[in-house]
Amino acid sequence: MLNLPTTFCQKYRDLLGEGQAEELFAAMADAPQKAYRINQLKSFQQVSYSQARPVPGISNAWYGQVGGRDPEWVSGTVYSQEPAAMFPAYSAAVQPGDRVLDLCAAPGGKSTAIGEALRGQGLLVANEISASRAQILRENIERWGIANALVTSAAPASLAAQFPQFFDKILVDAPCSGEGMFRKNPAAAQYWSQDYVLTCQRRQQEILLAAVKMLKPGGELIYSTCTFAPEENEQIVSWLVEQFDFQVQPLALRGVKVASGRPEWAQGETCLSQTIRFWPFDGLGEGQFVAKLRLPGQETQPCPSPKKKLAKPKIPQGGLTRSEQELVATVLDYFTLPTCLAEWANRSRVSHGHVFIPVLPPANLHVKVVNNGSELGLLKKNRFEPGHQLAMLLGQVKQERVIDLSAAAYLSYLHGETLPVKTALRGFVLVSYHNFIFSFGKVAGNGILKNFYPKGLRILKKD
Ligand SMILES: C[S@@+](CC[C@H](N)C(=O)[O-])C[C@H]1O[C@@H](n2cnc3c(N)ncnc32)[C@H](O)[C@@H]1O
Repeated sequence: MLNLPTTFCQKYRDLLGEGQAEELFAAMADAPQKAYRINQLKSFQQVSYSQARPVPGISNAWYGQVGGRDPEWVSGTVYSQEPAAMFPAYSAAVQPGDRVLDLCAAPGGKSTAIGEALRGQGLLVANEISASRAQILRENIERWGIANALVTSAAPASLAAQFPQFFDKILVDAPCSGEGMFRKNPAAAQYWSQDYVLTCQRRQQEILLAAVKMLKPGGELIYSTCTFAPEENEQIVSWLVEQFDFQVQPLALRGVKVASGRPEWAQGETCLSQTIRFWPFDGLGEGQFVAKLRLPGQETQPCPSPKKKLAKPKIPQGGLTRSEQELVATVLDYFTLPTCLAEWANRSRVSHGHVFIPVLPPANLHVKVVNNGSELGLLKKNRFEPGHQLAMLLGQVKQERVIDLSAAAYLSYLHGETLPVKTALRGFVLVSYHNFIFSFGKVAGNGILKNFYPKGLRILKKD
């Protein structure tokens, strides 16, 4: 049973009126809504979940529950996401070729949707200030098969120094007081206070000051929170409009029951009614606020393709030598390569043995980089060991060199065990369960499948 603080209840009685406030409290006591998205980068796969109830307004998303061990999840074919939380990335209307920043990105629900929409063209910078959460963000982006993301872990102000007026679109899915998530996480309600709401507001303004510096003239800012508090929603948008002349853009959501932002909860600007609010009593999902704002200035120019931008120097810095290329080819030549890996030999760089295809020139980056583009694997003495991101990228297309495991073998593999396998294949193979590719493995001469599922992702035996 959700135990809401008295001051919280009184605040929403004052704002919404007695009747609607009671509707809100009743809805907050209901079970949270669960949903999932299907990855269009891996769309040839058939998932096992029901597709009876689509999430309105979002293509490729359905209500339903996904398990953390399901091969659909482990292979990056589905992402479990609260339905209302799908709308900020959708509202960004990202096009292939855009340069997009997701400034507060972990665990990556919105970054995976943005990276998917880019279809390998343009750039996603996915940033997360917390180092540990940035690792989870990296894992999720990797699992989703996104080749053109730069994952960073920086404070927004440091990122702004690196990328002045750089992005066409910036999503700020701000840290907030989280009122809209109380029914998912009832314990959080106990820490609510009006002071905390105001602390969040100040932090949001700080983050947005940095975001504005990184937006190109004419660029778009998508601001979202999962709280009901006007101080963190309409009042923030009102401040952005006043400080920077932003124009609030209408959000056209077809077939979705959604409420408008409330001008009277800020300075009364009518444009605030073009922001949107998801209330749990409207039935779609949890609480969410979304605003889309355009910075004045020239329309954004289509960005130069990464290829043009990353003009190739005559002697590429950190490029692969002929013999290194040959070592990498001893693995890659056995697989069908998706478009994102085309011309890998010319585009790859090597740093401390790590072979990767950068999405931005590494030498120019002066922030903490967690992953730059696509990591292919590790050069060791006279051999190349393919990395997990490569397996996730190869999973975008049908592969022949795959070992499909039984249910028991799949679990053992997730635990990190080696397995005996009946196959004529030798050397590096992709490993799947129910045909969902989720790892590399290596078959030794004695028919033992060595485990290449990353240690950090393995499931402990007692779980
Ligand atoms: C609402 S969550 C982001 C959820 C994410 N967009 C998603 O869809 O998976 C907000 C994130 O902001 C981060 N954060 C906290 N304080 C911050 C700050 N001062 N500057 C930037 N990010 C911050 C948190 O660590 C958290 O990961």
